[in-house]
Amino acid sequence: MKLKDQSLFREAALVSGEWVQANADHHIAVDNPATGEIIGHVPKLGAAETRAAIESARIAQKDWAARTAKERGVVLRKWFELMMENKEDLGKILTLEQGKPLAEAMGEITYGASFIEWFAEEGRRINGDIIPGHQPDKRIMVMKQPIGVVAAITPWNFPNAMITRKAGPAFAAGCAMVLKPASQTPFSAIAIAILAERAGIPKGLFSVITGSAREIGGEMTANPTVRKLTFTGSTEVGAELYRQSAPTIKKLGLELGGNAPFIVFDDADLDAAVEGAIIAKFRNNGQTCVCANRIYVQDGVYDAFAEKLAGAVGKLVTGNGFDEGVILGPLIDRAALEKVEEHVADALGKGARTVTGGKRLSIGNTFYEPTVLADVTAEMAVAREETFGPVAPLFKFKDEADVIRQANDTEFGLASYFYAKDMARVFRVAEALEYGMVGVNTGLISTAEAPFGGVKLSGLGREGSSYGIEEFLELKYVCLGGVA
Ligand SMILES: NC(=O)C1=CN([C@@H]2O[C@H](COP(=O)(O)OP(=O)(O)OC[C@H]3O[C@@H](n4cnc5c(N)ncnc54)[C@H](OP(=O)(O)O)[C@@H]3O)[C@@H](O)[C@H]2O)C=CC1
Ligand SMILES: O=C(O)[C@H](O)CS(=O)(=O)O
Repeated sequence: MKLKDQSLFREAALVSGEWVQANADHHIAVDNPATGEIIGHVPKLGAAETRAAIESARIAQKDWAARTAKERGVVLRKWFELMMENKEDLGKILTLEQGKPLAEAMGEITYGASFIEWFAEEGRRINGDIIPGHQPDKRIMVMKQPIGVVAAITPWNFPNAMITRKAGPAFAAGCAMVLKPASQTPFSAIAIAILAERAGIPKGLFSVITGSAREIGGEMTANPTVRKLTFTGSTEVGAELYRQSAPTIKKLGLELGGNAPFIVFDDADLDAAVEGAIIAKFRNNGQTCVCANRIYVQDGVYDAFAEKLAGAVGKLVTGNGFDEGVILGPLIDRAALEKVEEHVADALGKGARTVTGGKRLSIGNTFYEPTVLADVTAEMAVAREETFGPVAPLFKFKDEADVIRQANDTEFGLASYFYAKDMARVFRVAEALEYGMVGVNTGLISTAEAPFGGVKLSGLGREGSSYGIEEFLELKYVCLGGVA
């Protein structure tokens, strides 16, 4: 792959400020999901390297926290600028290892960099409180201090933005970070670590450890120096990390699975709803935790919406992310494709019908047609499990009470969406949906300015917005006596 700056593609991990190269007998191969070809190798590291990185982070964090918020902000701003200057190279690396079309990958770089831009400034707004004393000579102070060493574990579906959404607030707050990126997409993490060094992030403050998830995660969760673990990925792994972190009582940030409802009421603007459904369902080829996993359409507009949606879906071109005009790339691997096939077969076997798509594509081992299924019911797997692929299942509903019941009938609670015009209905439905996030007349809600996160099995805490930096701070109450 041709880059303007070839040094951004590095087959090495960053441990305690030193680059550890991959070697032939102890490495992990990384492939291009579109072609299956091996694009490079990263070192297969484990507990020992993680322990060393945590110790270096502990040391480096003291000086970093002693800098002013503005001094930290200047370094973060430089990091943001370097990401944007190298957007094309970072996008190419991302498409090569994750598969999303280059334009979408470059969009992720801009989205990811926006968290560094946002938190470069937020560090200067970490204010405390002075509270009137409870006795004449007492004064009560509340100060906020960085939590210290943070461990982060991130997924393959947004190999840039899921890292910066954690690193931005962590570094702005004065913390250090030891990161384990997904083994399928490590090169995006390595590239932004190279830029972090160039921006002036001090040695040892930021490590990127590639290798055995269980070993690295085991050290991160057991090591008492790690005071916060922030994880984005599946609910199953999130729950395991929660269990592993209990003995050392760490602060946790968990951004987990979803099962988003997308509701179209009969007073919706159908063309706008179709546009929103395309974004909410097919962004990243359906491989996002906030994707519309269930599409509920009111009886009166069901057939019209299904026809419009199928028409729009039929125009989506699937292929290699580097090819001109491609809108949907491959799924991340063969297992992901097989899960999509299982969900479609289960639905069809239980009475659903295919409106468009419904088959794997012969252009490679991980490509599936963008698909719309109709007559879908709650008994089907797509109603209860996250498909994580390009399948839009259409459910019918009678009225508001019916669809609220159906939409809330899941143990997940991350994102939800609905299209309606009546303002009273907008308030009633937004308040009734049991989710951390609600998109009203829009299918795209993710932005650095807003608090991203879920409830129930979708996780703990929020990322982004002014709320996002609180996750990396500890409150300290100081009681001043003798102030006579
Ligand atoms: N709420 C959100 O914002 C998001 C949620 N998700 C959810 O994650 C799932 C898909 O993403 P996926 O990456 O497959 O999720 P996984 O949970 O399998 O992996 C996420 C990360 O966790 C690591 N990991 C896996 N097992 C362990 C372990 N035992 N100890 C420590 N680390 C571990 C993985 O490492 P390795 O790669 O080496 O296996 C990877 O870095 C979906 O359910 C999706 O909804 C995904 C993205 C965002
Ligand atoms: O990993 C994900 O799915 C992201 O959290 C979704 S988003 O923030 O890029 O919308």
